[in-house]
Amino acid sequence: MHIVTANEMYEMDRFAMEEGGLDGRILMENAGRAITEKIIPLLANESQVLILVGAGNNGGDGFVIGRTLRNQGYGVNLLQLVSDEKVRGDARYHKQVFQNYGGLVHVDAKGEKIECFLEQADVVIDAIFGIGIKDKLRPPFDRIIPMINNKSAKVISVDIPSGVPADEGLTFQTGVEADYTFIVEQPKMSAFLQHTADFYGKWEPVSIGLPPIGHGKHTIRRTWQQADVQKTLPSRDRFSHKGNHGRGLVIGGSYEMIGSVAMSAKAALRSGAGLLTVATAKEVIPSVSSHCAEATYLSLPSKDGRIAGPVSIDFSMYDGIAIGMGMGRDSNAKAFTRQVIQMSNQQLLIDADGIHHIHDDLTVLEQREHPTVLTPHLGEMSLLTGLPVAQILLNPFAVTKEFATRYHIWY
Ligand SMILES: NC(=O)C1=CN([C@@H]2O[C@H](COP(=O)(O)OP(=O)(O)OC[C@H]3O[C@@H](n4cnc5c(N)ncnc54)[C@H](O)[C@@H]3O)[C@@H](O)[C@H]2O)[C@@H](O)CC1
Ligand SMILES: [K+]
Repeated sequence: MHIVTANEMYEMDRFAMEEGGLDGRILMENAGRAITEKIIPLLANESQVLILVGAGNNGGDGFVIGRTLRNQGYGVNLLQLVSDEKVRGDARYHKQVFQNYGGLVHVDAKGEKIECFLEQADVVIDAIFGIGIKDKLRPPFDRIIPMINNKSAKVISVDIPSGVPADEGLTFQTGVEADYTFIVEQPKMSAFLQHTADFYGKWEPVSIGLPPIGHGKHTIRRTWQQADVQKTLPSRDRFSHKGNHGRGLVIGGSYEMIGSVAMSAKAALRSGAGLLTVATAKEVIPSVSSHCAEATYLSLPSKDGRIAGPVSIDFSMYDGIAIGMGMGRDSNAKAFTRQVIQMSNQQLLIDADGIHHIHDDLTVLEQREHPTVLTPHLGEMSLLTGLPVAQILLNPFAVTKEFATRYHIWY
């Protein structure tokens, strides 16, 4: 799956229509039909369905859903929350087909009838706004959306919960709190943001016949799921041995903090490293080894149970290195960490205390010529960027991209 902005989604639509030659009305038909297929298993035979339709193409999807559900014998009420002349283009076409098939369109441009319709509904299909929402909600929608949220009916949103913007960086007034959202083609950024994700409820994308990502000027931002991880795991042939599957080095741990380095070592082995060495203070080795019998150990110069210096590791023995977990934040550990970052010519992951050791002088990152991965939590990202946590939460895609590009980090 990819993660798109509203503009990227519009560009995919435009490509399918203008360069692919697919009529927008067919895309709308496909969207409405695909979403109806997902809705039907959530309905009981006697469910009374209320479809709320707005002026744009999201409303157009609503008309297709209404017709398809009626065709299959479901009881459907359709409430159009804008006046007739506002329904235009492809949405108007599908409204006409809905009516030609015997569907009745109730018009409620002032939001005066909706309370009564909501009262009778078991299931509400939200096709009010899609990715075209802009600025502050105009009346009566600022009143209608909380009314939907106050009812106990099951709410299913089309593409995006109405009122919620697709993109990061935007605050908004209120949105439909959906139980389910069936997303057109690709999830939008807001499905992943802390302040918007909960509005979606459970979500799932549906395919409507757009070309695969990669055609035209499409985005490369994408999700990383279990199946993607599994694909990266190397296969083992019958005669392979530990020496054929990569040598990892985990550097971290201190007398007070052994858990994270032990878990990191186990994770490296679990994800396929053939040989793994944990480099840590000698006082820490007995505890870590009791959790991780498969690793070997390198005893580092230490002081008071913490890694000190100088660096005494032959990095050429390893393919990948992780540093920072549970190291502590004293000046010896800091000098040691910075040396490792400068001296190692391997792919390197920097975590936890390792991030604290570099945040005040990030030139060590710029100088590296080999892949570097950082795994900061929000507080650490704030430390690295100097931005408040709230600003990072509002714009996580932009902030991480900008930081990673500037300091040559993988993202
Ligand atoms: N070819 C396409 O572009 C397709 C689009 N599809 C659907 O179309 C949607 C996007 O359609 P549109 O671009 O028409 O946008 P929307 O359907 O999101 O609606 C835009 C409308 O909402 C109104 N509006 C915007 N902000 C408002 C505010 N703050 N207060 C009150 N009213 C406001 C505007 O009057 C505008 O008419 C997608 O989310 C998706 O559901 C699907 O039908 C598939 C094909
Ligand atoms: K919607």
